[in-house]
Amino acid sequence: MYVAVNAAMSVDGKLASREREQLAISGPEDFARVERLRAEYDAIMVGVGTVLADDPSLTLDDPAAHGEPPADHPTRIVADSRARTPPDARVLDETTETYVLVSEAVPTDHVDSLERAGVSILEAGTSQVDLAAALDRLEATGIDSLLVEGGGELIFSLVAAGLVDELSVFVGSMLIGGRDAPTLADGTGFTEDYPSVNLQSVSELDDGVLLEYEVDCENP
Ligand SMILES: NC(=O)C1=CN([C@@H]2O[C@H](COP(=O)(O)OP(=O)(O)OC[C@H]3O[C@@H](n4cnc5c(N)ncnc54)[C@H](OP(=O)(O)O)[C@@H]3O)[C@@H](O)[C@H]2O)C=CC1
Ligand SMILES: Nc1nc(O)c(N)c(N[C@@H]2O[C@H](COP(=O)(O)O)[C@@H](O)[C@H]2O)n1
Repeated sequence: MYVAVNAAMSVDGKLASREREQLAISGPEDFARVERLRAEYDAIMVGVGTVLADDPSLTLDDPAAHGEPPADHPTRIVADSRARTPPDARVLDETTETYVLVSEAVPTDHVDSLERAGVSILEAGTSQVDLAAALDRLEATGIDSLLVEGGGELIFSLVAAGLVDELSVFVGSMLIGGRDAPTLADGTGFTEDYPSVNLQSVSELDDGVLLEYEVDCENP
C-alpha cells in the first residue's frame, strides 16, 4: 500500500497546543490543498488521539468540486487499540465507510457499541494495533493508497515500522511551544538509524512553507 503523511506544524514543530487543542496552522490555500489531496487517496487515517482531541470528519467538503463524476469520499480509518472512539464521533457518521483498527486488548463492549454504530472492526496486534498487519489486511479489501493526517504518535509508529512513502508538512508562521505539545513525530523517538527523508520540493503557501519529502521506507 502507498502511504503518504500530511500534517501542519508550527515553526517549532508542534501540531497543536500543549492542551491538545486543535489549531488552524494552515491557511485557506493549504486547507484547499489538503481537500484536493484527500480526493486522491482511497483512505484517510488518524490515531484515536486525534479523534478524541479534534472530532474530525475526514470527508471531502465538496465532492463535486473534484470533477465529474464527483469524487468519492475516502474511506476513514482510526488506529484505536481499545476502541475508545466515541460512538457519536463525526468520523463514524454515515457519509462513508469507517474502519476502526483495534488490538486483542479491546474490551468487547466497546466493539459492540462501535459495531452498532455501523463501523467495520479490524483486529491486528496484541496490546497495540500492529500497523503493518492492519495495512496488509486493508489492502486486501481494495485500499491501495492511504493518506495519514496525524497525530504525532501514529506518524512516529508508521515511520518506525517503515511504512511511509512520502511526507508533506505545511510549516505555518507561528510558534506554539510547550514541551508536552504534540509534535510531528512523537512516540518513543529514534536514538539510532534515523529515517532519512529526501526533500522533493519547497513552496510558499499562505503565510508559510510547504515541504514535500520522499521517505526512505526501506530504512526505518
Ligand atoms: N496540525 C495537524 O496537522 C494535526 C494535528 N493533530 C493534533 O495532534 C494531537 C493528537 O495527536 P496524538 O496525541 O499524537 O494522537 P494520535 O492521533 O497519533 O493517536 C495516538 C493514539 O493512536 C492509538 N494507536 C493505535 N495503534 C497505534 C500504534 N501502532 N502506534 C501509535 N498509536 C497507536 C494509541 O491509542 P491506543 O493505545 O488507545 O490505541 C495512541 O495513543 C491533537 O492535539 C490534534 O489536534 C492531529 C492531526 C493533524
Ligand atoms: N492540514 C491541517 N492543517 C491544520 O492547521 C490542522 N489543524 C489540521 N488538522 C487535521 O485536520 C483534521 C480535521 O479534519 P476535518 O476538517 O474535520 O475533516 C484534524 O483532525 C487533523 O487531522 N490539518
